[in-house]
Order: sequence, then C-alpha cells, then structure tokens
Amino acid sequence: MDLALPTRLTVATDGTLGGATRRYTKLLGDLDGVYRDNTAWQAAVAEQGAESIAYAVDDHRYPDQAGGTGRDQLAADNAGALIVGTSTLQPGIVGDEYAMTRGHLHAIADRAELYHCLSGHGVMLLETVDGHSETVELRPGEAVNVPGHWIHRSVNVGDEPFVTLFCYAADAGQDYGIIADAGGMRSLIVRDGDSWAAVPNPDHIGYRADGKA
Ligand SMILES: O=P(O)(O)OC[C@H]1O[C@H](O)[C@H](O)[C@@H](O)[C@@H]1O
Ligand SMILES: [Fe+2]
Repeated sequence: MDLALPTRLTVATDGTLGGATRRYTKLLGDLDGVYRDNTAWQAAVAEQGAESIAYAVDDHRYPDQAGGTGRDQLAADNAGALIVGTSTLQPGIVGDEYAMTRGHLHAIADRAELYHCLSGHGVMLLETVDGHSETVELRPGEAVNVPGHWIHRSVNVGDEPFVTLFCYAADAGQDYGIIADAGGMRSLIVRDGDSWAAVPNPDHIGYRADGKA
C-alpha cells in the first residue's frame, strides 16, 4: 500500500480551496425534481439559464490506496481516510423554497460529517428515516457535527453565497435516491416574511428503511 503524504490546504471564506484535488458543480438545470414547485424551477431555468451554477464543491482526497473501484473496494481502500472540502451554494428562491443542495444519506449510513460555516447564512436540514427532523442555522464561525444516520441538505437562507467547510469519512458515499424515492424531504425550508421556516412537505410519502440503496 502506498503511503499518503500529508498535504497542506488553504481555505478561504469564499470557498476557494488551495490544494483541492476535485471540483464538481451542480447546475440549475441539473436540479429537476429537487424543488417542489417544478413550474417555478422551469421558470428559474428559463430566466437564469440551465448552465448557471447552483452550487460548487471543491474537495481534497488522497488517491485510493489500492486503486480499486466499487463500494466495497472503496471502503477497504479508504478505511479511516477523510475527505475535506468546501461547498459554495448560491442564493435564490424557487417557488417558496430557498436554494438548496440535493441532499443525501451517506451510503454507509453511520458515517458522520462536520459542516463549518465560512460565510453567508444557511440552514442544515437533517432528517432520519424513522421520523426525526432538525434544523441547524449556521452563520460564519458556527458548525454542525452531523451524526451518522441523518439525511442532510444545505439550504441558503441568505442573499450571499452560503459557504461551508466540510469533512467526512472517505468511504461514506452518497445515497441520493432516498430523498427522490420519498417525494422529497419531510420538511421544506421556505420564505417566511424576512426570515425562513421549516414547513411540512405535502408530497413526502415517507422514507424507505436505510441501507437499501
Ligand atoms: O451531494 P449533494 O447533496 O449534492 O451536496 C453537495 C455536497 O455537500 C456536502 O458538502 C458534501 O460533503 C459533499 O460530499 C456533497 O457532494
Ligand atoms: Fe454528506
């Protein structure tokens, strides 16, 4: 097994990650089905363009120790390793809902994650398959230590980019189907006057049991 050499990273409040090994972007046009009001999402795509960036993730990860593929191999290769990165979520409102990430449960569901707010104003929406829902509001300098088994989604409730530094186990993976199959998360984060509120999602039909991705 090759030894990973320690890497120095620089983390800026605008999300710039010096030393990143990977960047991925989600475009507004990629988010079909994420927002409850599909007509409003289509209008936003028509107005802002399908290619406009909804959020960007820059991360640093060490190469797979054995170069394997597949979830079991990845888990074996990356046992104990961390992925560290920044997430930059643009502001906006679609229908009544604030701009958000797709959200996921970790494919290895017990894997935890740290989110530390670097700039902007956001909410981490957290739910479990058996009915718990929580919100954690985040401003610069505030963080949430997301336990395993919580489905999580970042929501930007401000008018600037919501930027977080995150860290999670390299073998965690992401299960996106759990939200899509449930008709969305149990709660929606919507505009409420000048602020935000979590309200029940009428389209949510319940989560399947985890571990069945
Ligand atoms: O994966 P999404 O739900 O689209 O959210 C985007 C990103 O959010 C977090 O920052 C996670 O740590 C990333 O691994 C994830 O990819
Ligand atoms: Fe995650």
